Amino acid sequence: MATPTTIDFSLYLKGTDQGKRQVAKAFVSNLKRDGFAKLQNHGVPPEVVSQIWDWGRLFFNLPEDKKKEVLHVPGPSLQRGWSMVGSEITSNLQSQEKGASRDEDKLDQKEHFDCGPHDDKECPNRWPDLPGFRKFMEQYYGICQQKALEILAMVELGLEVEPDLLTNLCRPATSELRIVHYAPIKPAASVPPTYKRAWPHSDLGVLTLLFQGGGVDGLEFEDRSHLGSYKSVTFEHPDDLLVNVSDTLARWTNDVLPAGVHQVSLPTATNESEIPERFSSAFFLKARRSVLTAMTKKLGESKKT
Ligand SMILES: O=C(O)CCC(=O)C(=O)O
Ligand SMILES: [Fe+2]
Repeated sequence: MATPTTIDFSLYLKGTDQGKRQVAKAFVSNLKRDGFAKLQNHGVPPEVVSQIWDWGRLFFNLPEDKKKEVLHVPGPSLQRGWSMVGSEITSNLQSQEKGASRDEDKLDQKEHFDCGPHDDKECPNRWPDLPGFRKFMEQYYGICQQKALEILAMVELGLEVEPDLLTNLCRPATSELRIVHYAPIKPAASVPPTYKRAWPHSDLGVLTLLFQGGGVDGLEFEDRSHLGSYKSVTFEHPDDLLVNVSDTLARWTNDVLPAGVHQVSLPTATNESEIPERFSSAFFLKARRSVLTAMTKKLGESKKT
């Protein structure tokens, strides 16, 4: 059985009021259990999904000095442009939460490109010299923002809170869009058994929408009934959309919806000579910058002591 559970989003989009409610309840109950659920028939056109990987390949294959022209320097400012391997130490997010010390050895093996809304004056985007890339990313960002709000509206229905309670906190858009690349590794045998492409973490933001490129798996989510153990994310269709609860939504709901902890291990189908490269695309739906990420009164009261 594919994990986490897959839900047909078209049944929600086209459903009667009762049909919508049923799908929303099922979606929310999966988020409550796993922090994750997958959506098929989500309405992001397949040609858009396949173009992500074409553009990702073009960008990450640029010579390093070209990528450095849009280098994001690690620090407190929002991520814009290219982050090289080792820039984001996700293991620190977990260790800080659990009160453990930083572990500088646990570097994520990913490079990524990040952008925010096209009109962000506070933190402007940085575009490489790659004709067509900006246009595609701005269009893709718009599609993801709209899709993420539709999904959040389904969460509102599944939680039985008033419509727009949460979606209104995410307007106007301040979300972040990322394409991730993990380089191939040769020889495969050189990799130590403890190696991870990305260390366990939950995401910042409200919800994360994730596509996986080219069928190269490795993404795993924490089994909440056996904390510390992980299950593979398996996709029935290459374009299925993985959704996870991120830190802000967990906080707003007082952990009724728990943030989905995940990591990226090596892919299962690894031959002796090479571990294939991996691409993914993550859209981090964010709350408007002026919104407090404390519990929302309606939701925080509803559960969990
Ligand atoms: O590559 C993946 O599938 C996951 C990426 C991820 O978790 C992140 O960038 O936050
Ligand atoms: Fe993540």
